Amino acid sequence: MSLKSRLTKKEILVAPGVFDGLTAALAEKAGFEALYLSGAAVAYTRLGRPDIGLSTASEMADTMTLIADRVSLPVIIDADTGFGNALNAQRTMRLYERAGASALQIEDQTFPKRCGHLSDKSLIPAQEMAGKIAAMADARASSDTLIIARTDAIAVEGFNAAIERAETYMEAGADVLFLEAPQSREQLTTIAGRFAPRVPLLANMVEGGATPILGADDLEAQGYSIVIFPGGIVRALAKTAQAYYQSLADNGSNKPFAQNMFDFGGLNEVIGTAEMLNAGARYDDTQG
Ligand SMILES: C[C@](O)(C(=O)O)[C@H](CC(=O)O)C(=O)O
Repeated sequence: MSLKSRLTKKEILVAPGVFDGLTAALAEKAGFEALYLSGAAVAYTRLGRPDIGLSTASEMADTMTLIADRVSLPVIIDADTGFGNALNAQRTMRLYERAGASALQIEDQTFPKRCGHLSDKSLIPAQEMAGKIAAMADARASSDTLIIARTDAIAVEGFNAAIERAETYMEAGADVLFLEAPQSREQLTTIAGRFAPRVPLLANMVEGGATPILGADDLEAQGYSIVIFPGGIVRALAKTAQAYYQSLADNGSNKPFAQNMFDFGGLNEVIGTAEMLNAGARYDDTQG
């Protein structure tokens, strides 16, 4: 089912963060209906750096291509600021759409952006952002590719200004609105009361970030259509990796950590090694 038609259902869509073929495959296996290719998760894992606008559009597109080759779920991709002005945003739209994205999320920060939950962000004028949204709508190959407009204004210009910006972005043609980093349950509820009846809304749950963590049921009851958990997988993996390396360094052996990891066969099962080898063998047979 396309992301666009999925959003016509009342049930909230839970999209976990992914950053490569493995995480995408694991999330698909867990039963999710859509994935969120997080810019933060790509910066954390590929660069080992914070989410401060260091990763490039090509790195994201490359990652998107690998994920689209591995799973068949719709993917929402983080397009950050679109990497420049309206014309850059158009290129980003075409690039990510060709790579297999079902939705692009674009935000109103200046370049280089920073994670919405860090301080000292700065914004482009609302009208410039509206122009980028319109430009992306003009550039998309399919009207099924959604534009998710994010405003980072709550932390910069205040809550009311963020609401005003979101109105402007909706009028400019955004398919989904994302007000980044509400600071309380009340703010989350006010946003939903104002927009949910008119346009699908996305909520962002960042563990330890500026927004209280609410469950999917709670957000659905408020009227949210999508909830993303973008960086959680990296926080979980990083904790395991840190413990694994420390244990190996301390012990000179993997044995003490064995109960916390897959063995060779276990991982092969997870990634479908036997199925792939069987498929390869079938094709070999047809040539014989
Ligand atoms: C949604 C987000 O843009 C992302 O890159 O996934 C980040 C999430 C994070 O830093 O964990 C954000 O700015 O909220």
